[in-house]
Amino acid sequence: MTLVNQPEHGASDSSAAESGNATRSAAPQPGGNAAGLRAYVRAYVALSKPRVIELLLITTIPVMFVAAAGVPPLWTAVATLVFGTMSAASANAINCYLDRDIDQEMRRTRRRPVAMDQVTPRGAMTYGLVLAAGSTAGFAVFVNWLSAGLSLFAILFYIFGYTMLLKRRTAQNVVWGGIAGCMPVLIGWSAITDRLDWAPFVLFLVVFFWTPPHTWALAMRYREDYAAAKVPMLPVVAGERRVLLECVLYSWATVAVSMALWPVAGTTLFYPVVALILGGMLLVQAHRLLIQVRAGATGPRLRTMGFFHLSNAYLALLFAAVTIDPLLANALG
Ligand code: HEM
Ligand SMILES: CC(C)=CCC/C(C)=C/CC/C(C)=C/COP(=O)(O)OP(=O)(O)O
Repeated sequence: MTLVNQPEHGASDSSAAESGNATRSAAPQPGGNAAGLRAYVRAYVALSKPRVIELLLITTIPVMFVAAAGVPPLWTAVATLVFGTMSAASANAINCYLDRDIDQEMRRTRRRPVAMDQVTPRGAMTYGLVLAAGSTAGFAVFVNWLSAGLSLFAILFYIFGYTMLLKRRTAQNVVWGGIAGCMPVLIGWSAITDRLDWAPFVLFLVVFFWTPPHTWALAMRYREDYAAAKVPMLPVVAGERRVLLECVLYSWATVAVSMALWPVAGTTLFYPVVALILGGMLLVQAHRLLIQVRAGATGPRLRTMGFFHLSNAYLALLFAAVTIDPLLANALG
């Protein structure tokens, strides 16, 4: 069974391959020379979309601290991160298999391992299925059945709900497809407590409302690509004013829900103060873009990629505050 095609050029860098800057890799069949093996591994790392997994894990770790009201049990935390990484990598690999046709049509994705023939479709699917089975079994055996079920649901929802059903059919694709990306929060909580409570659902809703502005800011930058690939992202089917107005509304919802964690989880004042500051920065930038577009700015003059990166930083720092708060509470007694 061929998993990797004989390539023509030098080894690719995993982050470059993921970001679309790679050249064809020199990945021979497994068991080839060391350089070829390295390129082979890099191709599969790129297939996993590691930069995306980073922030998915960053939203998983804090809820384990809140659930444990301090430092979570090390073994459970490590097992959750390992199997959570496998779970997200599985979803991303199968997404690359299913999207290999449109990935070839978009500048941003056309040099992804499957789109570039570095990894065969069968290799990507096999990799994804093995990781899906391994992560589900790993959660079940080493953590608990609830986290195993939630992890499997996240994979299945992202593959069937978002990638196969919603992505190519509706401009609401990322609104509802985003549910998959909210699941790491519930997985982290259930890994520690073996149950679900209101606190993780508050953070689930933070990620839910955060996702549309995150993806639409990027989609505004790559609007022509999505149009060429016939993916009806909102910036393809609606004007910039409508998109940025929705980004502002979803950002307000994100900030409002983020404040609910304070009473629901009984945090210290540290968390709401940080959430308010971060939320203010996110809203100022969202409103600034809306004001610019209403003043006639359009296309590259709109710094939507700046908002995209700010949205990632917002989520990472907000969840860092979620992690620190219970440690502060314990330290302050
Ligand atoms: C349906 C939901 C989502 C969609 C459609 C989406 C869309 C995207 C897209 C298209 C990219 C660019 C990928 C690339 O070019 O390699 C991206 C990057 C990224 N996404 Fe999302 N995303 C979603 C949810 C999430 C969630 C829930 C998180 C984390 C909690 C997240 C974190 C990231 C990160 C960290 C990156 C990489 C940013 C970078 O390269 O600097 N995404 N997202
Ligand atoms: C725990 C677990 C299984 C989580 C699954 C959720 C998950 C992998 C979310 C990733 C979100 C994401 C990058 C979506 C982009 O898909 P896309 O196809 O629109 O992006 P693309 O155009 O860059 O391929």
